[in-house]
Amino acid sequence: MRASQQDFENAVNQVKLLKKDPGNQVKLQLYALYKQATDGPCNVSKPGVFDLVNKAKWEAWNALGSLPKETARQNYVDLVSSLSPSSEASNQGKSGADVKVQESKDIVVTSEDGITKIMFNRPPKKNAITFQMYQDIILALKNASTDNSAITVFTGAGDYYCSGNDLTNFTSASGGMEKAAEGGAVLLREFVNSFIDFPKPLVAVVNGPAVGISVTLLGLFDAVYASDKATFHTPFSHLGQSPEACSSYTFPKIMGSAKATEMLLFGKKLTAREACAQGLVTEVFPDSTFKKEIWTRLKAYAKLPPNSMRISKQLIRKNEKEKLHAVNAEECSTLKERWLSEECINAIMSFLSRKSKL
Ligand SMILES: CCCCCCCCCCC/C=C/C(=O)SCCNC(=O)CCNC(=O)[C@H](O)C(C)(C)COP(=O)(O)OP(=O)(O)OC[C@H]1O[C@@H](n2cnc3c(N)ncnc32)[C@H](O)[C@@H]1OP(=O)(O)O
Repeated sequence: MRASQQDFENAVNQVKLLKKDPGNQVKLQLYALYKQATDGPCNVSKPGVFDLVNKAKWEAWNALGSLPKETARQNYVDLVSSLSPSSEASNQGKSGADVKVQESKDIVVTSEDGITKIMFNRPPKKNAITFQMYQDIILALKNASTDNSAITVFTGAGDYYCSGNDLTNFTSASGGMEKAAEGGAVLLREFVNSFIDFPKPLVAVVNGPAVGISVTLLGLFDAVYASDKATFHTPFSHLGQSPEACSSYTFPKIMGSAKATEMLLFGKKLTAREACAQGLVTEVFPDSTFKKEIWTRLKAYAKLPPNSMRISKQLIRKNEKEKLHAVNAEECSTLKERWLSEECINAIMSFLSRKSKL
């Protein structure tokens, strides 16, 4: 039986009464179907790259193409009925079996054995982080914070952990440089906030070289395990930039200001063993046994009582949260200025024209 206009209106009201947040993907789908059912195919222009929320909504609506209004109405009603209290209850009981929990090309999210794994998956570009990947990671962390896993793990596919910010982000942003820098700072702040506020144990499995923001973020992780093939490099001065991800605060705290200066100002690259000696890395493993040893260990950790781990992490983080947010805000506003500087623009152009490499 086709859904009537009354069924549709009832479903719209039912959504407002849902007890449990259905998650961003479902909310986007509901938005898209609602717009398609009421206004027809997407007829507005695409929001700018930095207008994250409206861009995601536009993309969801636009993806429905020329789906007829009646079909959209029916699909909306079906989707809402699948979110009714009875199905909400049955979803809560789901175990964390091996499932892919987020569809996205360059960030793969899976959940297994109480561990949510977020993997940089762009080996041909050494896992450099694009605008889309920043957004996918924000979403992945939001989902992982409420899923039924005990710990969340970041790792990289291929030979690199991650080569940091994709330097073509500087040329792909739409609008003028100032607008792009403003948007970049907003995105970066939200991205780093999602690490500062992440409530469960956050672990990095550093399988290979790490560069830039993938290194600075480690100061916000609870444990960092590295292969002896990993290196840690923050070439900010070479790029005419400045530190981010709270590293201007966490690095001096972790390793003392003299060692932090060598990394953050002079761009000294550390081996895994050096990074371990300086407290940035928890433990180093021979590459030949790294994966086997680390996943066995993490599976055992994931069996520990999750609430206890969460509460302990929050006790450790609580006293610093405000400070970390303030540092993040200041670093982003400094970077916004740096991105417009001649030093930075020259360095990026030099990399992109293949005149320089780290
Ligand atoms: C105004 C706009 C604002 C933008 C806002 C952005 C939002 C937040 C920004 C947060 C701040 C973050 C800062 C950082 O992360 S700084 C660190 C940036 N990373 C780098 O500088 C690394 C650059 N890459 C290299 O030096 C080398 O590629 C590397 C040493 C990593 C590997 O060298 P190798 O010789 O082994 O391999 P290739 O160079 O041949 O690399 C293979 C291909 O991958 C591409 N690649 C690698 N890294 C990057 C990168 N970071 N960005 C873009 N592309 C990258 C490389 O170009 C090769 O591509 P091709 O095969 O097509 O040539």
